[in-house]
Amino acid sequence: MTAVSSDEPLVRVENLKKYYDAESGFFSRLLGEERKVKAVDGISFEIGEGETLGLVGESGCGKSTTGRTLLRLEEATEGSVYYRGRDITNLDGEELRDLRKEIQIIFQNPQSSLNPRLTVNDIIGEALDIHGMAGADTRDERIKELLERVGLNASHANRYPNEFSGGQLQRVGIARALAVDPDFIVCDEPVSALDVSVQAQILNLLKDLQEEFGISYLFIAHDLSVVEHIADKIAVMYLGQIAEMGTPEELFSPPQHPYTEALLSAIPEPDPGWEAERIILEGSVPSPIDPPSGCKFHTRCPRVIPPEEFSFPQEEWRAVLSLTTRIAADDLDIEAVEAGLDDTSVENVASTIRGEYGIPDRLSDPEAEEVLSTALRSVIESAPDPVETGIAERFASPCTTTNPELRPIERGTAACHLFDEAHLDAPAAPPTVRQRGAED
Ligand SMILES: Nc1ncnc2c1ncn2[C@@H]1O[C@H](COP(=O)(O)OP(=O)(O)OP(=O)(O)O)[C@@H](O)[C@H]1O
Repeated sequence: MTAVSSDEPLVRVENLKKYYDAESGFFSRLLGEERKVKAVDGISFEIGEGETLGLVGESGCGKSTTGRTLLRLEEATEGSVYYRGRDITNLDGEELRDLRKEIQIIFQNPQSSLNPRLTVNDIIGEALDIHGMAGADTRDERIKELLERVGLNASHANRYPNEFSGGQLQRVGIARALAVDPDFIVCDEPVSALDVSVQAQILNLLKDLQEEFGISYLFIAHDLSVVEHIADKIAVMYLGQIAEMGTPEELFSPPQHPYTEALLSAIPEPDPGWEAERIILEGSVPSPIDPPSGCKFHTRCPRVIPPEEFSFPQEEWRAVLSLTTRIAADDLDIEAVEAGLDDTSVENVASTIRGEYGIPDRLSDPEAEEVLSTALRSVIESAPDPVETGIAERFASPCTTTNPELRPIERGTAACHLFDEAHLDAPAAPPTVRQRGAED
């Protein structure tokens, strides 16, 4: 193993992108359009020796793709991954094989990642053989040692995967990864499929192994509560980008980025006396094929910044923006609304739509009301033709127009316009959101 120079982290990822070809429909093929799934869209981070970076976010935000691209199981579309200071994105042949000895992966479902036809002896032995890590005389001894190190019995070597419980099988997966003496392991949701009591045991095992062997982890999880006790640093991902990154303390006490805040509020509080308000994010995660303009989180953000020109109470603005987005995308199905109504007058259709979005009959700002009602009227009267209402331009805010960069804030780093100088007085975190760390 080569030593890393003191100022170079073990792993350094720079502006990494991984785009997949999207399945294209007939019309896009006809028009020669190439649609891409932007699974990872320009992320950068570092992991030091013996350190754990937790990577969290909802399903589909690009966590596994990040892990797989780091391991070179996927080819990066753009950007670089430096391992011990060396760009590994273009390695091949012998060099790539050597790299695979240093970087390993543990999967969420050992049931599907371990060959059911091989005994544990063969599964771990295979890893040793590929990298020439043990001779015929030491092979069995090494396998026995590895099994015991991960808390299994040496006699388990002759069993098949279906003879183990989920937790035991994950231990086999860990033993296999450990067999080649790796310096870096990508743990891709290693405890998500396990019972809570078993989860803690596996997390403790991973921590112990890290202490003993100085291994670095990229620890992927969809649940913040899983990483908060194992990670030195946490990166919160949303739609292929990093929304916030910092130590658990920087991220949690109190939460800063509105997305982290929402994720954190979703963690069940063990103390029944604690009354934290759960932040429900509107709608589902948008498609990575056609992500929102500006900040990718703006379509669901509870603290999205209102346009300067108007005076909006936060809740009103959130509701108006959701409707604005639909109108601007020409995605409001007026016919469907009318089909459910006896009175299909413009006023009644408009009022029904406003009701569905939780928008009051009149906005507090008369000028904003004028913009909204004019746009709504125009959409309703000319439906189903696409209508250019100009509403998106009138209600533009930094969140809808500019993708924020991940940059240092008071604690850690965040990609959010709330931390721009001009918006520091925007609505703060609801006081009901707990300050993790302070009580823990
Ligand atoms: N081979 C592929 N071809 C096309 N799209 C893909 C491919 N692999 C992943 N994607 C898409 O890329 C996006 C990111 O997927 P990824 O599996 O990395 O997310 P994730 O955060 O790990 O989610 P999960 O927790 O559900 O695994 C998703 O929209 C997914 O559908």
